[in-house]
Amino acid sequence: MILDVQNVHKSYGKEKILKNLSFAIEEPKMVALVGPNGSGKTTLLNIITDLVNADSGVIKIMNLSNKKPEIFKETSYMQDNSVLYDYLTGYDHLQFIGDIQGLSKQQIFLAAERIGMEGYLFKKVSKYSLGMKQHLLLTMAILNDPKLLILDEPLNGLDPSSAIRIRNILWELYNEGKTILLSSHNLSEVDRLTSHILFLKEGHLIAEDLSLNQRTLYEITVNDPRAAEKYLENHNVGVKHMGNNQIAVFMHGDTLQNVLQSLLDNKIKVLDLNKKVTGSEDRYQMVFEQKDV
Ligand SMILES: Nc1ncnc2c1ncn2[C@@H]1O[C@H](COP(=O)(O)OP(=O)(O)OP(=O)(O)O)[C@@H](O)[C@H]1O
Repeated sequence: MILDVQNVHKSYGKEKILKNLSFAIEEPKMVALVGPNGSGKTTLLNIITDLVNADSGVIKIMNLSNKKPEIFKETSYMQDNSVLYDYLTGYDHLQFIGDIQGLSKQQIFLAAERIGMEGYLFKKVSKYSLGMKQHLLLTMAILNDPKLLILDEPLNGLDPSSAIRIRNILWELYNEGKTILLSSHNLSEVDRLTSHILFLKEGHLIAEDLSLNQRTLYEITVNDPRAAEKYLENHNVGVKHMGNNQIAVFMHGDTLQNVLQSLLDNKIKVLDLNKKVTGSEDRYQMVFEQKDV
């Protein structure tokens, strides 16, 4: 078990932020935590890394309580840039972590190079742009070569080429067997990174697997949508009457051919067909704005 979060409650004053929230990451994965402003994403990440105490609940990282400082040998946490010191250089920040973790100068340079911040390593943070600060925070997060990276908005404020570079690095880390839990508001970036999404809604998590076959939706126009809906429901595919003569069919491993065959077998005429790949933005609207896709 890489991360196990069980029955976490957290309130600030009368406001209940997290309500009996549980989830687990059992194998290396990239997971995105998505939710509206103020929904509690940072609070949850702070609780996982024990920077904030939950009111109740149990959290384990690699089977160790998150209260044990040893977890930071295998885990890193990228917070927002308010943790940086303006009057220190990027290198100072990295050296501080390097000293705690017993890392060499060379390891620091290699990490900075990997992220692409070697050009301004010795500048003061007060002279950094938002994107440069993100680069430094990410370099700090990869420095100890952790198995679990917890990243709060890692793609915030990056120009397109930086975003591509960071996305590729996240992919590389994932391919090396690391687990990445990241929060993001940028849903098109989330779609490019992962199909495992945790929506944080009103203190609860809704887990979505948006892998390609779960995201493929066919809008089919038929002569008898009610009958089509009825027949397809028996075929274990997600189906929804969209009004007029249209039905939306979510493919869950079933092939399009089977679906069409089943309609034909039941003497239902297919008049039109439109393929749509839905993304986390569509699901976000469904989850948070109760809109149909
Ligand atoms: N230290 C604190 N004291 C009181 N309330 C807090 C504190 N920290 C966070 N909150 C409140 O908890 C709620 C969740 O905040 P949090 O920062 O976790 O949300 P978020 O989902 O990360 O938001 P955003 O997407 O805007 O970064 C907000 O209503 C916030 O005002």
